[in-house]
Amino acid sequence: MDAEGVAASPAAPHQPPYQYTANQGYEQTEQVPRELLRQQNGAPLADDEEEDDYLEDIFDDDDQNEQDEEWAADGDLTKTYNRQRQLTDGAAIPRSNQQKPKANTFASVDDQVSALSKHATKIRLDTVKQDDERDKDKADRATSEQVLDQRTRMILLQMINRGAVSEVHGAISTGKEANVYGAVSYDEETGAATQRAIKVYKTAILVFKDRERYITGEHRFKGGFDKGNNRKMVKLWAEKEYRNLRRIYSAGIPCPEPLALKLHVLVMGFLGDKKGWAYPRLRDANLKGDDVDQQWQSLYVQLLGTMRRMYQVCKLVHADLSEYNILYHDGKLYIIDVSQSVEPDHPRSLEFLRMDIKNVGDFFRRKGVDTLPDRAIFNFITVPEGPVEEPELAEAIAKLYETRHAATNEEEAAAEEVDTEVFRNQYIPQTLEQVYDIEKDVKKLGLGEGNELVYSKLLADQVVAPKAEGEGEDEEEEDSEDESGEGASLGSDDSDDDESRFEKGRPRGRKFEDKDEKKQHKLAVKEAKREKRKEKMPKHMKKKLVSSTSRKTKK
Ligand SMILES: Nc1ncnc2c1ncn2[C@@H]1O[C@H](COP(=O)(O)OP(=O)(O)OP(=O)(O)O)[C@@H](O)[C@H]1O
Ligand SMILES: [Mg+2]
Repeated sequence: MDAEGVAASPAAPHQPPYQYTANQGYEQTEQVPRELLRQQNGAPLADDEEEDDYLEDIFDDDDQNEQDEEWAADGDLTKTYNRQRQLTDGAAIPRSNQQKPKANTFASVDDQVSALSKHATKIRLDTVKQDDERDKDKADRATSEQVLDQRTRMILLQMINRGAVSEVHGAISTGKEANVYGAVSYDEETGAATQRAIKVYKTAILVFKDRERYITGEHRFKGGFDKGNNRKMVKLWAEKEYRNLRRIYSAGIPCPEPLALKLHVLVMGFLGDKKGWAYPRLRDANLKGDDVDQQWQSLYVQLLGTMRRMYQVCKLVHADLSEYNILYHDGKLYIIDVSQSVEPDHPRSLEFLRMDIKNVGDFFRRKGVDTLPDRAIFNFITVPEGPVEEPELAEAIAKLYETRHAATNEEEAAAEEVDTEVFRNQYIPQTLEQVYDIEKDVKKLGLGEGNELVYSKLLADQVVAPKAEGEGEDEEEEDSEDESGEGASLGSDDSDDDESRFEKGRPRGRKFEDKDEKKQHKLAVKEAKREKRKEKMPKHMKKKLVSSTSRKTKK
């Protein structure tokens, strides 16, 4: 159905069943459509099970290959999203029965439901695997919260039917966004049991409220995020986690193997022992031996290597990396929980990376590790040149330790702390448009102060010696460059040295002005530049800066 059709339907002038109040979030208003009520409470209403598509999409054609192809296509999530958008655009609240199922669909759903019922006993959520060290409350919560809604139950039955898993057991973890269940898969011939983990995203409306920042700017979610439809929304999160896991797994980074995906349910490899006990989170890792300090140190180095590998090879920033989303076993760190991970071209990826670096540093410092400054790690992760494999990664980090400006006295240690603080608050330009004063930055490069630029290691080449004055360029060339599009928009029209360029916000520049204004402005700037040229920048450096940052804008 097209958007117009939806708008013209009697369902169109529907009032949202939620009202937003500052500091209180969304509150439910009186009339909530039943299908939404049901999603909210998890359990379906008993009397209208056959009424709409509550179960129908579970039986949609969901060939995994088809799904994979969809992922492989450039549009990936965008495609999925747009399709969904077409169905829901124009209606204030997407109604789950917009698309009336064809008459025989009911029969087929019924048939399939009854066919699956033979597996019902294989979902046994009574067994709760919870590590003793984890808090007891959580284990109790696991028992009470693991009641599955009917849709999820159906999906699990379907997965059993298809052999993705043989049995589903108790919750390993219950959280606000997702529950993770243990499962077992028996080999048909040998009967050997393999543990699996199943992550089930929750469809409650409030939980995903703060997730938008990961979506805005993510090209895989182009067009945003349909907050009106929880089911579709969590489906996208599960898909994103599945997809990110695939990338990370195929890069050889320790993480759960992604195995199957259906709507909001993700089956993955189990990180734990044969008895079904999950590996502890890094936070709860209990290192043993008389070289515990050394072990923490090398885990730290291992994790920095993984972060670089994730950035350079998988093109991902975890964006929620901490001791809670890393599992530990036998000297190895396993990365989990990657649904919110973003690609480097996400407008806030570097900010998320900086946050990840801070979390990791804070944790290891608490463990007594001599950590590297955030800025050094940021550069280590983002610089394109350099190793992406072990043991070279660890060697590169060892070099960072050797060459780092050793904080030998208190004063230097304090200076390093200040620098870290500055770095944490520094504005990070993500694209060419966001580099407000390129000439000033180029000048810094020329003076050997390039390392002060937060993005210095994202440049194509690192610090380049400035050419002798006037070498290899002339004024004409520089003028003509001003006429051209991209270079021009970054010209020195903002030559004032104030701190405002570090403020977040809309980039300033000529592209926001109208044509006449622009011409006038250009003349004035040219005049001013004539003066400024007395301290001319070496052009090759300017070019380098432009090309390296623009690599990130055009992709
Ligand atoms: N593949 C796995 N093998 C073993 N345990 C796992 C696996 N995946 C997740 N877990 C366990 O489940 C917990 C929660 O998983 P995860 O971090 O992916 O969920 P989450 O999105 O953080 O959920 P929430 O935020 O709702 O708590 C982990 O801390 C870990 O203990
Ligand atoms: Mg987590």
